[in-house]
Amino acid sequence: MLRWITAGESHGPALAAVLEGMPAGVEVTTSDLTAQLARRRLGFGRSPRMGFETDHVQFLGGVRHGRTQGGPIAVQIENAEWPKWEKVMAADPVDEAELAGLARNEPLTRPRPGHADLPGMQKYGFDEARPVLERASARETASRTALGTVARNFLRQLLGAEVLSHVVSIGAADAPDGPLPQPGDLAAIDESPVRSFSAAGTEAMVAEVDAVRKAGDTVGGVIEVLVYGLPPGLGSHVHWDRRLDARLAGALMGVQAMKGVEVGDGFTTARRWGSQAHDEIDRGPGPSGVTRRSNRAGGLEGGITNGEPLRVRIAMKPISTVPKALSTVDVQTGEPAVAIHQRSDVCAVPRAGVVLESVVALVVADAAVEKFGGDSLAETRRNAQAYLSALEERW
Ligand SMILES: Cc1cc2nc3c(=O)[nH]c(=O)nc-3n(C[C@H](O)[C@H](O)[C@H](O)COP(=O)(O)O)c2cc1C
Ligand SMILES: C=C(O[C@@H]1CC(C(=O)O)=C[C@@H](OP(=O)(O)O)[C@H]1O)C(=O)O
Repeated sequence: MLRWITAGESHGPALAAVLEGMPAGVEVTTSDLTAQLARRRLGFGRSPRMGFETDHVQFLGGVRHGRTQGGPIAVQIENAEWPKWEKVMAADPVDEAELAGLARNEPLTRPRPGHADLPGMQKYGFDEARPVLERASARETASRTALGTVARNFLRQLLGAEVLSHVVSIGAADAPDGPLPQPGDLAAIDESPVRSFSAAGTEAMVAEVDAVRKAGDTVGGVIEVLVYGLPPGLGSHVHWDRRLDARLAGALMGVQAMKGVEVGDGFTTARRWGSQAHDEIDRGPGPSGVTRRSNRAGGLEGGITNGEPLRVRIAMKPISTVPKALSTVDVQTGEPAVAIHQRSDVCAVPRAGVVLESVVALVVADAAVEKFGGDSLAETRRNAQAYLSALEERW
């Protein structure tokens, strides 16, 4: 079983994250993590922080000379702005006089509709939103991106599997329907300012973000994550919490601002008749000697991978720090007020795709460890190969 846990505040000294259960022998380097973290900073509509944040990352344990050791993998990602926040975010008590007059320490009493500010204050008994937003912030997704890189390398080295994503819509701007991107297309997707695989989609989405920015507003969108190269048999139909579709949906909804997850054709399938909804089976190439005439199911049947590409779509809501003032109540005075505004993304859909890839990599890697077992990559690979050979022989 793989487990992952993250800690740290958006403006604290650093983020910390631990991945437990990864077999030994997986090749991974600091520069692999750095590269994924750099992808997460890109994208039209990103926040000013992404322009200067360096995401300086370091392994604190679990990796030696470029290979996992079988123990928990711990990473730390520094906050480039820590000196500016040192007093406001100090772990130990700070003299009140030192805090007085610091603009960054102004109490945030005008909660933003859509952010965690108000329910977080109510639940934890805070008078202002700082302690809530520090942890609710999607800064945390840098941690999951770093850990997801280890999972991504594991899947590639075990199965030759590749995880990628592309943006299919931002606000009302859709990429026109077209062929699915393949693993080799990821570099081209990353070059699009909105991480769209389609030139027409890129143009429309850039225009949408521009219009939104000029209007002092924010916007969300839809991202599709794909995994190529998975064998049939990851996940299970036998119990609700072993279904891979359920595990993916839970983990993806666990990413800040994600409000819907669709497996395969999802909601469109609900409008189709059965004969048009399912993927007919044929003899043909494939790990078990069968193939599908379509992939509307998104590579999952009964919560189990079926050998077709895994395909999930995720809906991200608009950023809740809206420059155009939204109405709220000042919790200090009880009076109507406008919500706090601070530097923020206008549209984080393109860079969220990198986070979602990482989360999918973690969940699928967990299912692969569960299916094949093994304490070292070599052992896990032997087990996977034996399973695949048995599938071939049977069919
Ligand atoms: C990559 C990414 C970047 C984000 N950037 C911002 C941001 O700059 N400002 C903001 O208010 N919310 C941003 N969010 C969304 C908030 O973190 C999120 O809405 C908040 O934690 C409340 O959680 P909920 O939307 O899931 O209810 C971002 C989310 C992601 C995934
Ligand atoms: C810091 C990141 O994203 C942040 C997510 C975020 C939020 O409210 O979720 C608010 C902003 O934080 P800050 O106020 O520090 O600029 C974004 O920049 C990041 O992705 O690394």
